[in-house]
Amino acid sequence: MKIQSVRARVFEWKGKTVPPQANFCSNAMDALYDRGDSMKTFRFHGWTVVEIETDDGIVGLGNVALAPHIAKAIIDQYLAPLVIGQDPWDYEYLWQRMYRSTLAWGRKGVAMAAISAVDLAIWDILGKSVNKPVFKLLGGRTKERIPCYYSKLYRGDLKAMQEEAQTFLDQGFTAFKMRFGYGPNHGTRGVAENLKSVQAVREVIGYESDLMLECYMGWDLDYARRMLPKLEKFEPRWLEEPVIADDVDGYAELSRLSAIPISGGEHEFTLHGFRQLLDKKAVSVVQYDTNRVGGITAAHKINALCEAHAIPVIPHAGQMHNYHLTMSTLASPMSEYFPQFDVEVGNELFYYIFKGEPVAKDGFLQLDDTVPGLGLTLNTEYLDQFQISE
Ligand SMILES: O=C(O)[C@H](O)[C@H](O)[C@@H](O)CO
Ligand SMILES: [Mg+2]
Repeated sequence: MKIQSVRARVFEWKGKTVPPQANFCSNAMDALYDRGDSMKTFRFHGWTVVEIETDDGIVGLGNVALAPHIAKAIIDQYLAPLVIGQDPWDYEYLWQRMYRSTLAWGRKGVAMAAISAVDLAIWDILGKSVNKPVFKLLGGRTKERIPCYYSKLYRGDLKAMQEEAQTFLDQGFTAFKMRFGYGPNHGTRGVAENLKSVQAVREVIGYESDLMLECYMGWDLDYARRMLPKLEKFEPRWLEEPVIADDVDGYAELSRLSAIPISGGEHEFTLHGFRQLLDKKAVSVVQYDTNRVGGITAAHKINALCEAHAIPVIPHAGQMHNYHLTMSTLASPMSEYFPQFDVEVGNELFYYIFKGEPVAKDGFLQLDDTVPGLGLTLNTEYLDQFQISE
């Protein structure tokens, strides 16, 4: 079997979107005085879809959400020529070819995201060629069902957050991730607002449910040092991305400082990036995203590294490419899960582009042992609401 063609298209959502709200989610842009709509650069309303076809007609689907037009250019100009004519079963060699040939400017960020998309499509082909789901090629079914946590609860009106939490508590979720809206630039009022929102959600879900707290790189080491003691009474399962991804030493200090587990990884890339995080004991939960980190070839290695370090892997964002990694290792106890909503931040956009995503039931997800590959097809229902560029 040989790779015959690589097609990368950018799907840009032109349909209805939830309008931006102030203090929706603390983020790295909050540090700037002219931040404006600070979440703007963190809304993923475009997605690159990669279709790789083999000489015997198998088509593999990959995807990347970071900088979709740039990712497409990298795939078209640099990666496609490296894999066309090659055997997809040589996936490790092909990964090294893509990684090493772009090392001068790649290694992290959109280059690795582009490599991830090609790698996902390759693994989709592998599964389809032997009529097995990808998780069966990685270690098989390690769970009867995948526990998942409800992820949304962006900062807004507290009553609305409580109603949202109640709705999904009633649907059987026993773990919830919420977002802070405030950080170092919002002063003592922001601290009070942050604590009020955690209190409000805890009042609804109680203490028999897990609560995860998302900072999305919107705090800094000093602010996190001050917030951690105030958060301990809420018994969070983890505090996520309190500092920017490059502040690995900051992560490590916070991990030493507090009993609250510190999580991160959705903005880290390759096995090498995670080796550094784990060697420095920077995080207690690893959250790579398989469509960023280097694809399934890289994520599978990171799962093994995390198993060796006894650090749980709970990949970012849910989505099928991550569910296969969670299903295939005991090192990954659960998945993140965004239900399908109107398009807001963009994690939900995945449902509008692809079909095949499992819907959570009673806080669990299920994968089908009989569906080959990643289990995704293109969703044709919303095509008229996308501008698609070849
Ligand atoms: O952990 C997450 O789900 C991500 O950080 C979100 O995608 C981002 O939108 C911030 O909530
Ligand atoms: Mg996050």
